[in-house]
Amino acid sequence: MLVRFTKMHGLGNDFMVVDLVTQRVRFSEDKVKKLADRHLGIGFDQLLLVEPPANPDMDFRYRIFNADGSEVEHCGNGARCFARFVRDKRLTTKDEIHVETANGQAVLRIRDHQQVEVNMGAPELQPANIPFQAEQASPTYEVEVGNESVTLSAVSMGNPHGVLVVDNVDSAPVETLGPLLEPHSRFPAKANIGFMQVVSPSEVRLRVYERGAGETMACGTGACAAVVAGRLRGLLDETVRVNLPGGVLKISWKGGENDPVMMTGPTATVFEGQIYL
Ligand SMILES: N[C@H](CCC[C@H](N)C(=O)O)C(=O)O
Repeated sequence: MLVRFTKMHGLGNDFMVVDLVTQRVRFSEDKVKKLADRHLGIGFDQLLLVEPPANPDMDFRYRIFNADGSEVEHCGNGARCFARFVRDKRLTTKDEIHVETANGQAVLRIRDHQQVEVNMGAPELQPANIPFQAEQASPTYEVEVGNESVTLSAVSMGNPHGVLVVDNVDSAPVETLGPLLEPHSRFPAKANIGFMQVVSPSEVRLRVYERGAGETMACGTGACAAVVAGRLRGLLDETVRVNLPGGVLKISWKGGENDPVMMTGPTATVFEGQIYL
């Protein structure tokens, strides 16, 4: 079957986006892995599927698969591209788009200059709901990894994140600690691991070793989790400029447990394609 797709990215975090409103295609875990391969397939960090909503109050269902084939709960950079995609494909004419995800909802607002603002919902800090193994919620936790103990924050933005504060992201042990912490037993569903350098209370630098994809050029939920972690530690203001290898996101969080994290950033469409599946 010939399937239409669009290749997009959010700050270099790249996606294959497929309209399953006007097309009907099944993606097995193995098929996702093959399509994600940057030599044998199309190549992407995540596959994003646009589906009709199960809940009639929503505009779309938003499904996300990592390059390793695993289906996950959220993708922030993907949410911005999702909004741009459904508008460009005339699947909606709305400027405010409500989507349901695997375990939550997000509100996507089209701004000008290809900028999209996403209400990412409130962060989840209760260990059992992240999930993270700990007796009680805390701004930081000590985790034994390899032959050392690291201090990290544990936050869910729908998907699990561990966030470490480092002196300099350029020399941070992303390649060594990322692969050890992503599958760590303290994170029963694995985790995305962020390495954050605090430049000032309103600016950070961030690298993320993503669950199921490895280090990416940007991670939207990772940027949200990093700002939440920094605020819990008393290091950051309400609105923060997050500098990722692929570019800049603006993240805001008032700090209340029910306050949503707001993310604003760019989207880009690279090419349209068709592939036999
Ligand atoms: N690797 C993530 C999903 C993609 C998140 C990231 N690309 C973003 O922009 O939030 C996970 O397994 O939870």
